[in-house]
Amino acid sequence: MTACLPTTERLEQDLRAAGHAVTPPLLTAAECAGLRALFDQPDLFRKTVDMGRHAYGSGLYRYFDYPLPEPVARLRSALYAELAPVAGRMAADLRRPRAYPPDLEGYLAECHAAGQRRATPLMLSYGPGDYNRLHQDLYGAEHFPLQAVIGLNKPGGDYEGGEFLLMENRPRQQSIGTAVAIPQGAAVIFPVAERPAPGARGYVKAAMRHGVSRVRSGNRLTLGLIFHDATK
Ligand SMILES: O=C(O)CCC(=O)C(=O)O
Ligand SMILES: [Fe+2]
Repeated sequence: MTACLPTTERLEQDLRAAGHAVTPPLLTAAECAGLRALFDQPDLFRKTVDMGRHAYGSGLYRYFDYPLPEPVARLRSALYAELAPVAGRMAADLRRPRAYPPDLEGYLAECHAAGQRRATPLMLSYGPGDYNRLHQDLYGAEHFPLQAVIGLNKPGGDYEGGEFLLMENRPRQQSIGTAVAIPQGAAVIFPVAERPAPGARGYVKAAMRHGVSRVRSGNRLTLGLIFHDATK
């Protein structure tokens, strides 16, 4: 893994200013190919969802089962450690102070105590015409406020379209949309459900949803890293 996480300060600045941050590539093209190959190993997954059958969109996604494959576990732990202090400051800005444990193990112990024990990291696969409707990844009462999606293909090379979408709703305002072509091997970091958006008098609570625009051609695979575990 090309270990070049951006500094926490840079990540936090981007999250605060734009509502999301894009990291430098965390994986080489060869590491992305290795991860893409996991999608075809059914034994690694606890559940496969056909998005079309649930009106979630079009395409397939699969939740990993514990124990997670080594690179997935490593990325999830490394990103969690980077994001935990940022999540704590976001919670304070939303006037719901909370200290998140400094490492993922400690946070998962809190999820387990809340009855959330199932793995949530997932892989998503989109072909021509596929898309993912705007949604939030909440899997129980307990949720870590930030999540990550890593692009495993090259936008504009392996596929066209398929932008990562973020929709933000501030109180009494029309929605703001952002589209991101995720560079191969890079992660987009974004709020799971809400964020403190700068307002005239301090912060306001903005509701956030994310999805993926239609893939016009080619194939797009992503690795989704959600830090809380799920009830089911
Ligand atoms: O494929 C994407 O870019 C979005 C994936 C997603 O919704 C998620 O990981 O939660
Ligand atoms: Fe999602």
